Amino acid sequence: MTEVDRASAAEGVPGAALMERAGEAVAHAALDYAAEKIVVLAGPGANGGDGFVAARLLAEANRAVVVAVLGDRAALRGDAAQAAAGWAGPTVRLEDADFARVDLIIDALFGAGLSRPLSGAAADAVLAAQACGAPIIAVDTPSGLDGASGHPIGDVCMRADVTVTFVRLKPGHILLPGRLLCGRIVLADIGAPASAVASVGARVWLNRPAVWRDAIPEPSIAGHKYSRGHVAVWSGPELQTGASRLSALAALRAGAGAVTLLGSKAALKEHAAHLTAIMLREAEDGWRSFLDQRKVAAVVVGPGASATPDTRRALEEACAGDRRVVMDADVFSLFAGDAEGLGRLIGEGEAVLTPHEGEFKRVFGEDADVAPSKLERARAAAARVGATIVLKGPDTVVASQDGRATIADNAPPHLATAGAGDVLAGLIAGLMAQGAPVFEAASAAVWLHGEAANAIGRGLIADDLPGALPNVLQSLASQ
Ligand SMILES: NC(=O)C1=CN([C@@H]2O[C@H](COP(=O)(O)OP(=O)(O)OC[C@H]3O[C@@H](n4cnc5c(N)ncnc54)[C@H](O)[C@@H]3O)[C@@H](O)[C@H]2O)[C@@H](O)CC1
Ligand SMILES: Nc1ncnc2c1ncn2[C@@H]1O[C@H](COP(=O)(O)OP(=O)(O)O)[C@@H](O)[C@H]1O
Ligand SMILES: [K+]
Repeated sequence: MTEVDRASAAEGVPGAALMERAGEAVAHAALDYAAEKIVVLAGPGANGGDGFVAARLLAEANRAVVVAVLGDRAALRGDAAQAAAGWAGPTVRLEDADFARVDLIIDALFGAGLSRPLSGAAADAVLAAQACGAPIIAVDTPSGLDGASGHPIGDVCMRADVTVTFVRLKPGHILLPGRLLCGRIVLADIGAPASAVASVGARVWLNRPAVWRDAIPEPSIAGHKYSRGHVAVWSGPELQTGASRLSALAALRAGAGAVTLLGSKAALKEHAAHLTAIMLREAEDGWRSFLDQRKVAAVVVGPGASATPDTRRALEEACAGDRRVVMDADVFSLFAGDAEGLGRLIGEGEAVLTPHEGEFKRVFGEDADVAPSKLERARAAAARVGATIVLKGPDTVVASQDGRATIADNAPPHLATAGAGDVLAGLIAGLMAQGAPVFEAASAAVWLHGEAANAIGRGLIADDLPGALPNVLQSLASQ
């Protein structure tokens, strides 16, 4: 955002103009509340400046506004000093802020410039604001939240009802727990020129169809089933076949022209009792020749597979040809603590890894847990193994080894159900087999998976997900 600020100024939109519009957006959100008495908490930087602008506009709209300032008002610099100069109403020290009978609080303490944990008067004010029960509108980010990681920077952090942010969402608005601390998010256009925004070359996007839809191929009228892509799924052993079956069904629903499950005869008999459109093939002497001869474009290995030598061999065979490979579940047990080994196996091939947090730690180590954010952990892991990483959860991150990433916010909590991850692995393979580039295929699959869960609603079980895809795909096509 600092770069956007600079580029905007170079294009003739000065910081003061951006700040005026930012304050306007905050005041606009505040006017949604029937609030008479409003306290604006103003910090020492531009976030506080936005607060002073909002205070002026709200006073002009006949609200009773008090600005409570952290530190010395005379110490404000630049645009913030100018904004403060435009405020002629009541001002108190932050320590003296009175939260009794206040109807609304505007948190303009810290935004993008937060550099250390809240302490002293700032921390006390956040706790008192929180305790008084009035609704809270945060300017840019709830104070105390790191907008890059989505984690509070210390022990004290505001929890807002509404967060008004500017120009673009920041990762911390979408990643947890940040999303929960922001409340409803309002993204305001404050007049930064599109070229100024584009000039910073952001490589992280909220996961929406606009990011990937042009990369997902439409079936050709002149095509046939094999030109739509053939997916192979490595079956789990007897009495562990459900997970791979879910992957196979999802791959077919995603639009792969053909899907084959490969496994032992006993396992295939179980599949045969459930499946019709999906082909079954006994993997007697490995499956390399089948993959080569039948031009399999994408392979899923891991769901229900067990961490056995057979699964390792299947994975090696999958990686040996010019195929795209989705690795899930038990692959991460096979490579526990051995990210380098996994990276060597992937080599120059195209692979997608779909770990949840536990599996991620298993492969990439415990220290991958905290530092520095889910987004950066996924990006670092992607670069380390040379693959696309889908780090799952309520804020699934898809990270490519080239640094691009998407963050999803559309999955409902009831998607956290056994087998949902197996469906996702198959969806990714189904899209990749049709020729979608790996990063876009993985991002699209994550979004479609979330939308399918939304379409089903409560009571969802993983078996329902493949069947919900046609409606989701159809409405995407007609958007
Ligand atoms: N394009 C832009 O960049 C725009 C930015 N705007 C606002 O500018 C904000 C960023 O402004 P700044 O960079 O001035 O940063 P902030 O206003 O977030 O805070 C910076 C100041 O706080 C101090 N500080 C940091 N952590 C502290 C702590 N824990 N305790 C006490 N002091 C602490 C810093 O030393 C610095 O003086 C954004 O969040 C947004 O609200 C808007 O005015 C609109 C345009
Ligand atoms: N709280 C949550 N809200 C939304 N989606 C979630 C949540 N927790 C997990 N998920 C999603 O549910 C799926 C679970 O996958 P996974 O953990 O691999 O389970 P399984 O191995 O049983 O299939 C993933 O797509 C994940 O992103
Ligand atoms: K703030």
